[in-house]
Amino acid sequence: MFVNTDVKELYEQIATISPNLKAGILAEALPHIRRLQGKTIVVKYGGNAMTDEYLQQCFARDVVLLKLVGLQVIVVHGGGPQIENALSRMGKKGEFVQGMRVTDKETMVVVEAVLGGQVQGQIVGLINHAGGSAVGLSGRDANMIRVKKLMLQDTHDASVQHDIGQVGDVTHIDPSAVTALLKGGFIPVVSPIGFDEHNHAYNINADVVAGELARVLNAEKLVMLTNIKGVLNKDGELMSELNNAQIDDLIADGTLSGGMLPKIASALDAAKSGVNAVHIIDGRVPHCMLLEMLTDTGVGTMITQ
Ligand SMILES: Nc1ncnc2c1ncn2[C@@H]1O[C@H](COP(=O)(O)OP(=O)(O)O)[C@@H](O)[C@H]1O
Ligand SMILES: CC(=O)N[C@@H](CCC(=O)OP(=O)(O)O)C(=O)O
Repeated sequence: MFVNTDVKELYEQIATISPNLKAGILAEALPHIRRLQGKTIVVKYGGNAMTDEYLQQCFARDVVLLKLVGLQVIVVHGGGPQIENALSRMGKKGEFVQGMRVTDKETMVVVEAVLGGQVQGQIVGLINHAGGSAVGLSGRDANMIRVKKLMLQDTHDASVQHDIGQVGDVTHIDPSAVTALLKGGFIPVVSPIGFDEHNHAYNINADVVAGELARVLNAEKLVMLTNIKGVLNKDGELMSELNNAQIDDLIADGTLSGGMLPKIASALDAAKSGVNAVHIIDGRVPHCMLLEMLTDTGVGTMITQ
């Protein structure tokens, strides 16, 4: 499998493939396109997967291609490392509990500016430059994502709860803005920001928003792009498939930690609520989404209930 350092090599190799072989590879996509045409696909684009400029362009081209062959693509983006950079310029360092950022008032201002401004704008621009028609929105738009303040239950002692500030626990998603955009032929790009009954903004983990959106939209697929091959076991080996019981074991023995915790929990919730296929894939692989959706090659980890 190629990672970003091998992009040049990848294209050198493509240039040497015979035209017949290229046509054969394209033809392999037909049954996948037929199966997925018209279906709703939620793509979680993790902040760690968007740090390389060339890979960003591959991502944007994949999104546009999938849209053009008839898939209803929605992008939910993260931006953890980008928020971290902005905080460090202010002399602040992020703190996380169970993969969730502790978000004080000052941090929330940064989160809203980085996610809803910088990162969303960049992704919308990339997709549109690649020939798509993307529209950015956050949970505030059309009252899409309602939250209450999240209180995190301690992993060892259920009676202890952690207050991690302005982090939202999703209570309701109204997908009508997203579905209206899809009907109009647009590609919605969603920032993970919600608001509560007092109109206060909250930071939400992007994996959680992607999972919830996939659930309410009855999506066919949820694909999460990250910066690792997939879920790894204790020996560092890729687990190509994972179910509920295995996930419980991996959490209990500490194999899953940090950002993988909300990712797995959201992936499992989505699988349990009827999303047919939930995949965690390596966003460092050029055109990983085409590989996952339009070829016979299985990549990353598939989560089943
Ligand atoms: N068992 C595991 N398998 C794979 N990754 C893991 C595991 N446990 C923890 N992680 C960490 O989770 C990270 C992915 O989550 P995160 O940093 O939040 O990425 P993203 O920005 O894509 O949401 C990986 O880079 C890895 O460091
Ligand atoms: C509450 C919480 O943790 N929010 C995340 C939102 C961004 C995110 O999820 O970004 P990635 O997908 O790149 O990790 C944060 O502040 O980092």
